[in-house]
Amino acid sequence: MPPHHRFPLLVVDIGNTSTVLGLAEPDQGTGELNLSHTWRLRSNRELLPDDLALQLHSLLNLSGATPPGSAVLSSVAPPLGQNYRTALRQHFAVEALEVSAENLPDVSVELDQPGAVGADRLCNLYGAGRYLTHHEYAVVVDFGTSTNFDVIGRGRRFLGGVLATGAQVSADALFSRAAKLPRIALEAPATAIGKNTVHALQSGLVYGYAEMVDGLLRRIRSELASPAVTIATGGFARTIQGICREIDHYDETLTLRGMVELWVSQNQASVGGW
Ligand SMILES: Nc1ncnc2c1ncn2[C@@H]1O[C@H](COP(=O)(O)OP(=O)(O)O)[C@@H](O)[C@H]1O
Ligand SMILES: CC(C)(COP(=O)(O)O)[C@@H](O)C(=O)NCCC(=O)O
Ligand SMILES: [K+]
Repeated sequence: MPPHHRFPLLVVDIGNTSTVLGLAEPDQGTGELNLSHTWRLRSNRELLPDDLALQLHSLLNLSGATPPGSAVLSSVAPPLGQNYRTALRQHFAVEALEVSAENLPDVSVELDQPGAVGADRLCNLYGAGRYLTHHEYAVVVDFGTSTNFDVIGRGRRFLGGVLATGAQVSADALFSRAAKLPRIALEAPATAIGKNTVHALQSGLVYGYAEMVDGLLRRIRSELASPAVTIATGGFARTIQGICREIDHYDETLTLRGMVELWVSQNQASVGGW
């Protein structure tokens, strides 16, 4: 297949709350693959392959984008991964690369059960690559339904991490158990000492959450042999990253760019050809 038929590259990160999609194309000058479009959809596990194909078709049309020539799929919300795979095959004639530990020979997953690691965490491993120039270790904090801490070692080593209850899930759990508490927006109040119910709740949920994140990052850092760089990503990261003291960078598209890097790493043989 002539190289140009493989672009654009579609990357699809299917989480438990959102499905984030990106389209990447080679830069005219450098040949580097850059994201030209990104979209965020609700992950709806009821959707069938034809539904997903329609959604994707509409998104591409709305944005005036070229249909994909290749694709990478990462899913932690079955059966959406399988259904996207079928949609891409049947409607776009694309055979997607599925992210899993066994599909990535260049990654060393240093866990008790390497196959059990979430695909999104492997994408973050690739996304962390560019932060590892001056550090041996990186910690990606991915604020999704769950808040994942992915500890990455230079040389594509997945060293382990932490899975913490997500901020929205914590908030929902509290509201469902406490009859008099109002539902609130997860925003930082002006001060930690709240003068009303809403601000007091926001303080607990947002500042409390930030302290949990900072505390875990300090613990993780203390267990590593040399300093680690830390990067925040995921839906809730925008709100919380500025409040956390232990977070060095905020990178909204780290997971998607990781998926692009992953695709490149699995297609090394043809690098330079596109
Ligand atoms: N665009 C957004 N801006 C701010 N918060 C968001 C946004 N999208 C999702 N969130 C919040 O982020 C969390 C879920 O993140 P998301 O990346 O959608 O999860 P997942 O990776 O599990 O699909 C929830 O707390 C949600 O309220
Ligand atoms: C921890 C997760 C639920 C996070 O999913 P998300 O919050 O992004 O929807 C997902 O990465 C997962 O199902 N992981 C499998 C267990 C593991 O990584 O150890
Ligand atoms: K995610």
